Amino acid sequence: MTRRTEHGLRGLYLVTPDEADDTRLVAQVEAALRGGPALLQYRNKLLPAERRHTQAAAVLALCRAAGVPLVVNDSVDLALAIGADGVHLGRDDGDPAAARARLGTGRILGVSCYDEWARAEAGARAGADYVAFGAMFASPTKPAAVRAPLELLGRARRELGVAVAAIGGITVDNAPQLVAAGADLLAVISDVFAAADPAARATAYGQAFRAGPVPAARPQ
Ligand SMILES: Cc1ncc(COP(=O)(O)OP(=O)(O)O)c(N)n1
Ligand SMILES: Cc1nc(C(=O)O)sc1CCOP(=O)(O)O
Ligand SMILES: [Mg+2]
Repeated sequence: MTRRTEHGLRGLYLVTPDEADDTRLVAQVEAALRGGPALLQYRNKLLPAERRHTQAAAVLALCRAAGVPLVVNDSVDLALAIGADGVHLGRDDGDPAAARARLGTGRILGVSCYDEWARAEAGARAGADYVAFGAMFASPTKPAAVRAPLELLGRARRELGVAVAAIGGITVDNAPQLVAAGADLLAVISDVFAAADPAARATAYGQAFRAGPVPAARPQ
């Protein structure tokens, strides 16, 4: 299997909260970007498409200024319309292979796998750059999310030629065990965006990656 490593997908993966106020969203993202994430996802499950377009374009400008790639949740159309760097798709968000065909090879494609190994294999085959497992812990954002076993992270790292993301209830305190188990990306909403100082909180995740094991050789 060809390994897709060109995006350097390792580190904190910030995911935006459901914020309806554009000014507040910009301030929150601007602050969190100062913490040096590897990647940022624009996600809003409440606003209509037109408002999401406006917010995503504003977040893209911030990401460009910070040199951080932007992934758009759920919608290839929106990602392409604003010129984002990629898209994240879950089970209700369309076919990953069709998304890859539309995105071309240069953009990032991420796929939700929940606690399902078969989804990760299929996602990697369809051309995903990363597969995401979760929820790893109880999530304040998605309290009803299925819980994924830690072991999936290591198995994906050993057997798939793509980056491995973990999501759901991640905090600075539990981050090191996820990195040790095999996560390349830690996708976080609440722990950073609900923090009193989002920049400091985001910065603190760097330690989990510095302390983690040197990435093992993976299949090419
Ligand atoms: C990195 C990452 N992993 C998982 C998800 C969840 O995607 P999905 O299951 O489609 O749920 P929604 O986010 O659309 O509510 C994600 N967004 N990002
Ligand atoms: C968007 C999302 N997807 C999940 C999954 O398990 O697939 S958990 C989740 C929410 C993550 O937010 P928080 O960092 O606040 O727990
Ligand atoms: Mg989705």
